[in-house]
Amino acid sequence: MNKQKATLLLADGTIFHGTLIGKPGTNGGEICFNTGMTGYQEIYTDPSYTGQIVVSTTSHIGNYGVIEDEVESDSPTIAGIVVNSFSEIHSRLDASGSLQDYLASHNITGIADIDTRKLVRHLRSQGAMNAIISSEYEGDLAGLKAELNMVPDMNGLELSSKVCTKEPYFFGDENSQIRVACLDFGIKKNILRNLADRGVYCKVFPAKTSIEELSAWNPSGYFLSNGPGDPAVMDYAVSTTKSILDTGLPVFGICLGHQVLAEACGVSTYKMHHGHRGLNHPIKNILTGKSEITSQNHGFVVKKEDVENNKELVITHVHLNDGTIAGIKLKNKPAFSVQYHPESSPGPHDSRYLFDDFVSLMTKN
Ligand SMILES: NC(=O)CC[C@H](N)C(=O)O
Repeated sequence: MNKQKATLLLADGTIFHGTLIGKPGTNGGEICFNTGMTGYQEIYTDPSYTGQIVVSTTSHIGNYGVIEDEVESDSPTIAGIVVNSFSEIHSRLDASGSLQDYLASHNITGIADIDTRKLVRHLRSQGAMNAIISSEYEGDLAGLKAELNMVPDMNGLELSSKVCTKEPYFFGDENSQIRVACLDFGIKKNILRNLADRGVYCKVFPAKTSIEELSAWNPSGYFLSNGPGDPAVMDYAVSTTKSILDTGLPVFGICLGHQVLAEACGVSTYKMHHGHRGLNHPIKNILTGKSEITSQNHGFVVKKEDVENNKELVITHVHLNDGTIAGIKLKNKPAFSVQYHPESSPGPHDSRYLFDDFVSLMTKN
């Protein structure tokens, strides 16, 4: 492994010096942190992190290598990674390779030997901001700053149409009676696995597919996927979702899909101070009174007052750390959504019942 130096520069001028990992180069994005202790490969391949530099608070990264199939998309689209201790060697019987080779072959630049505890405390107090990782600007701070200034702001950024599938594709058993049209805003594979495991045949459509094309497939229900970017600028998705709701068929939304469903009902979204990213976020299901430990990854959230004042919507789940809205459903339509990740991968399986709920809405229909 190379021992080249690398620099991490934050938009507020804070600098960290470390060691290059992955591919040599320069790359910027919004810096965010995930507190999960495991699952780095699933996190790095989650398309919702497109345009973001992911800091892991767990200190050992790379130690169990990578496995070809344990991915949430075909290729990582993250803007970089920041870790404390990067393992050059991996021990796991069925690993198909090292994380170093995986990152390098997918053009991901990262930085290791960073005091991630200090960095995360800084981000937690200062909030989300852009940053840049580089192995090329050693001693040229002005040059690096100029590169950082070119990184777009996550606020107002539309990314789903860039990461979604270009052509529709199928997932699951084609003989199944339950057919779900999935609107791909940056869908994680484990959502499709969870649907297929419950006997659902999925057709995954590009983010900008029209309602005519979606409904022509004659689905039993619609799924609105997770994905990167700012939901407030996804007018096309909000308008398609309004038409989807008009069909009266069951609808399930996860994360970005939840935000889009809320917007289709007139609720606005806003950017959080530093977001929720980790595997142990506590959620309360208001309808059952039970709590769930959940996997989360979001930087935007729906506005609480808008949901409370909305006559069409019921709050179904709340985040127990900060009281933000974590789930909603429509009063008069079989449509619901959650801000977190019932498919997890990585993370606990407490919320998998939501997929069962979606399937029973469709079988009832
Ligand atoms: N995982 C997601 O779907 C993320 C949704 C959205 N991009 C956010 O950050 O809030």
